Amino acid sequence: MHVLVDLGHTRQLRSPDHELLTLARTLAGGDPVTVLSHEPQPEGLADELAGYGVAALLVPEQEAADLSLTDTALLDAALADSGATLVLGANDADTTEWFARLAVRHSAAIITDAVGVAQDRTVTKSVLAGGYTTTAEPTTELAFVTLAPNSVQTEEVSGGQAPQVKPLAVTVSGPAATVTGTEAAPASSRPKLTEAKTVVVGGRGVGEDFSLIEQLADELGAAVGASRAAVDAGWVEHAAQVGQTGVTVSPQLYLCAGVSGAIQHRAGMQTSQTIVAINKDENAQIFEIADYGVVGDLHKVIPQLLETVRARKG
Ligand SMILES: Cc1cc2nc3c(=O)[nH]c(=O)nc-3n(C[C@H](O)[C@H](O)[C@H](O)COP(=O)(O)OP(=O)(O)OC[C@H]3O[C@@H](n4cnc5c(N)ncnc54)[C@H](O)[C@@H]3O)c2cc1C
Repeated sequence: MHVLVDLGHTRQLRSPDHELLTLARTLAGGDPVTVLSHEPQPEGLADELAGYGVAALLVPEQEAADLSLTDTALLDAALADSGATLVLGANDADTTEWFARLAVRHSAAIITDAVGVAQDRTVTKSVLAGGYTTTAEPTTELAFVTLAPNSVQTEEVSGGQAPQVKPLAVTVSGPAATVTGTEAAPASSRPKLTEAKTVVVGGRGVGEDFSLIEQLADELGAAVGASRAAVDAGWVEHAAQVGQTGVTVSPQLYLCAGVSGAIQHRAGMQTSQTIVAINKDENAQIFEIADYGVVGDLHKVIPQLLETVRARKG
């Protein structure tokens, strides 16, 4: 099977990219894997791809001075160039939009938020707020699949050849808009909430001061999340909300404190691999799905946890 991996605007491989490449290599079964970068000069990326069985790294021939070169046009050109039948990408808003547009254009199947893809292109995904796991098989020759973070066990790659970098010439119809200025979003040293391997979440029980949650997250190299009650109270920004009307996370470790475990919250976290809950109410719903539970006041439990983590780290 010929697989095309769309890495979007990645300049340096991140954890979700390694997952996509590991999956692509497995599915390709020795056939060439093609990778598309939307960055014209992704320095060092070709070397990072060595070992993943990537035959070619496609890049735009030049940076567009305006918005005429759309990400969709670029991906369409990469599709034509590679002849891929399966296109894999990250399950983020941008990639999902590009894939959806091209799926319509090519009358192809699209499955988003997958947690696994088998050799016969059967895709596994969790639906209805994590209540069911389903499998779906594309019936079209071409299929687009976005992969949820933390779905694939990445493999260390060593050796192997860096792929050939191939500039893609894309014909565009003229500027749809012109960029008049750009401003980088403020960078955070914490991992991205949806991609983090460890997430520390605080609920209403934490109170206005979220510093304990933040300290614990920083000690564990984790992202900070929150329940809607904490977000609605204005203690945490909305981007941190986990749940039905927030983001869905599926980390290796989900640690929450002062969260009751309402169904709408669980919808966004119940596929986490290991769930640890701290709550002073032993009947809190969160304990129904927790792998480990601590019944106690979080303002006493978290400082002890911090002390232990710091002592272990030396
Ligand atoms: C349409 C809709 C969409 C929604 N979407 C979301 C969503 O996306 N995400 C979401 O989270 N919610 C969502 N909600 C809200 C949801 O129903 C709950 O109200 C919310 O999740 C409760 O947040 P909480 O667990 O922080 O607060 P609470 O339910 O008030 O729970 C607080 C918990 O903290 C414990 N506690 C208190 N003090 C301490 C202490 N000192 N130490 C330890 N434990 C303590 C309490 O025992 C309690 O269990 C949605 C609701 C609706 C109707």
